[in-house]
Amino acid sequence: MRYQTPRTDRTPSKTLRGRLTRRQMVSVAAVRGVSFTARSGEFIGIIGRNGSGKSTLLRVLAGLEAPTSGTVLTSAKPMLLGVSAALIPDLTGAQNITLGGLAMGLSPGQVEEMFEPVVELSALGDAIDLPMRTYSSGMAARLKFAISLGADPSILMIDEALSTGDATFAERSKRAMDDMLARAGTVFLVNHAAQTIENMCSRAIWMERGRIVLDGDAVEVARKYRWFAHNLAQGDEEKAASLLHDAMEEGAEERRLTELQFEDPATQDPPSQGRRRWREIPELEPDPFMRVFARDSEEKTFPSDRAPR
Ligand SMILES: Nc1ncnc2c1ncn2[C@@H]1O[C@H](COP(=O)(O)OP(=O)(O)OP(=O)(O)O)[C@@H](O)[C@H]1O
Repeated sequence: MRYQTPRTDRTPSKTLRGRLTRRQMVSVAAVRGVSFTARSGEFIGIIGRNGSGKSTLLRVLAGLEAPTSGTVLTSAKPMLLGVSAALIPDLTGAQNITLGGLAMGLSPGQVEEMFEPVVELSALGDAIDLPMRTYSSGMAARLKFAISLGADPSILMIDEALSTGDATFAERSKRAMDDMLARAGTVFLVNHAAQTIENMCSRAIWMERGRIVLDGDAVEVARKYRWFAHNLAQGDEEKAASLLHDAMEEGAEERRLTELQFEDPATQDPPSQGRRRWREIPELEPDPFMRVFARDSEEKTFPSDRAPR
């Protein structure tokens, strides 16, 4: 994903006019070379430093921005938690639930059905009948989160919203998302706190400068990212750079191994000895296992069959 953005030149110029007119368009590669498959039931955390491309990736996945190149294929319309655009500060929380539901494309009947569960999940109590402009950022985030889940999306994307909720809300939201995952949904969560990713997600993607560094088990990836971020925060840039380098190499190797499983034979390099061995497997008949099971069940005699009657 590339953005074209104006940039001013700060090199000294004699006149103000000269400084103002010395603007040029630059291209920012926000996300590049990113490729992965998300499966149903996965809770995927996206971590990385500021500006590493996390939010851009979510926006592209959600279809809010068209990628400059590449394709996003989804089995359902992803819902990016951020119905805020549709919510109105002067309306009460309750009125905004209706508005948000309709903005997400639900019918009036569906909005009515989701109303009580959303009020309950938001846990706003009496504040649900107060104008939203009186809410703290955490309260507003809770309402937005509850409205998004109320629409029962099969792909939900959350950009930081959970970090503003308190501990009780974190617990409730975790339960609500677990329910969603149990119904074969997929959740993406962008969060700076590697610990949150570690606690909540099953898989984590670590991004740096628009690229994927590591993609794998949430605990493993989040811990590696934390160690990298810790060294960076301590000012040990050399160590952080070498950790990043190691992680990138590990990630590249993982991707190479995954590609070996899926790659198109027509576009492959000549096979090495090891890989050729896999190619030499003859074409199997359809459903060979079914035949084995069928034979088994024909021949099988159970002890009770042999027992005298
Ligand atoms: N609309 C835009 N126009 C130009 N550049 C942009 C735009 N949006 C994002 N960028 C750039 O793309 C890069 C990735 O930004 P993005 O917001 O995706 O990062 P992020 O990882 O979500 O950051 P943060 O953790 O700070 O939220 C940054 O260099 C940013 O400056």
